[in-house]
Amino acid sequence: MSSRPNEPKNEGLSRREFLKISASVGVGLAIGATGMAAFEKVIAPATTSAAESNPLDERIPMYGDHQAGILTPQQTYMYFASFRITARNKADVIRLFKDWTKFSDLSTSGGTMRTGDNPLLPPTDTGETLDLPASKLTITYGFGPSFFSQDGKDRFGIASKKPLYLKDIPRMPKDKLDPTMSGGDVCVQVCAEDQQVAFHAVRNFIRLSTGLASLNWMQEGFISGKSGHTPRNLFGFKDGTANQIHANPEGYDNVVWAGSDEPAWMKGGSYLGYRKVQMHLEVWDRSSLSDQEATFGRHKESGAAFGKSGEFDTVDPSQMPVDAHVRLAKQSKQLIHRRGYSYTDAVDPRTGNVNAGLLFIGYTRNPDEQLIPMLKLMQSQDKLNEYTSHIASGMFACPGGLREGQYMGQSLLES
Ligand SMILES: C=CC1=C(C)c2cc3[nH]c(cc4nc(cc5[nH]c(cc1n2)c(C)c5CCC(=O)O)C(CCC(=O)O)=C4C)c(C)c3C=C
Ligand SMILES: [Fe+2]
Repeated sequence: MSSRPNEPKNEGLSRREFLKISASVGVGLAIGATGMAAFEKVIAPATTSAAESNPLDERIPMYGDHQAGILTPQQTYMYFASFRITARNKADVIRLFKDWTKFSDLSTSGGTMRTGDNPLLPPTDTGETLDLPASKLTITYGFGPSFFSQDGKDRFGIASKKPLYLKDIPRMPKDKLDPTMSGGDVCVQVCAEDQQVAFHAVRNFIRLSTGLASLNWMQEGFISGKSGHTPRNLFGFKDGTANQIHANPEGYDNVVWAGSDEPAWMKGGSYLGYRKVQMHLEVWDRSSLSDQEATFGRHKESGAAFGKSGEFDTVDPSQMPVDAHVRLAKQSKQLIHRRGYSYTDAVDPRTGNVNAGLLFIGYTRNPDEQLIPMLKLMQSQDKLNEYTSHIASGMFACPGGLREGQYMGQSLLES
């Protein structure tokens, strides 16, 4: 199995190429049962000349052994959405996933649906990306435990295909979870270098789901930093450094990709563990630099582990306080492929504090071994708990990648 991330492409895209793409994915659906005109044609976005080459023109291929958006270097913006499937039968679920696939194929290629010729009908595409390039858009999806069975009922005849470790993350002692922002049947992680491109994708997923699924909740996140450098979280620390430990094909097989004992549709897939962690900025900002550094066991400016000088120097946990976040992660002897994003929400009118924090997203091959024991250890001992609260949670199984012509979820729904 190739474990290489889907590489970005940045060739210019002509209108003719778009029409070829639309033919290859069977674009041409007219009016869906929802009454929505869908994928008639596509319109190429404005392209730049080689002299004006722009990283926003880069496309991340949607097809491959693995879904894009897992090993893909993190884009600046993310939307993370959870859907409840309201369709009653498998045929309708398949229809939804086929529509989502066609849309994903077009939008990750930098195209849009035709806006529509009939002024008496709503335009087919919402239009806000008409002049925008692909912007490294990736759309990664996963299935929650309730997609397979709910209240003991095998909803779509796929309960026996549930992956080995898929279940809600068990409740942790310090959890303050909001059920309206947790879990769901299907999750979609949309990332792009342009926020409007990312939002356009989520918005059209919502639109295409009319009558078949409804949006449970949605979160938006961002990261910032020079390309190729580890971004800093809202506590000002480099966050994501340790991903480098497993950044090779063997590491990805050991840490990220599901094992061969899983149902066939999980080949090349992974488990996505999600935690919305509020970071109490006002408490943190009053703590000393040495307390802040002791919380992680790393230095703030350089990102180096205690006792070391470079960000990527090998960690020596014995140099860190026993309750340091990184020491506890090391104590669990597990690795997780993290792809977190910062978030900022509304101001709490009672305190005047901003609700801000981290949308923790961690990919693992076996959350029972990797994520859950680490979470338990951290919840009981982590100094970081003085400054954070876990307020939402979710676990989803992300299938392997698609071949051209396949639709999202096909290997599960037709196996
Ligand atoms: C159980 C999983 C984890 C949660 C939840 C989590 C929350 C969380 N983390 C930070 C900031 C940092 N985390 C760092 C390292 C790190 N964190 C986890 C796991 C969870 N973090 C792991 C597995 C690791 C790597 C440990 C290692 O092997 O070295 C770091 C250090 C730099 C880095 O490697 O990224 C920071 C900083 C916050 C702020 C947070 C919740 C708000
Ligand atoms: Fe962490």
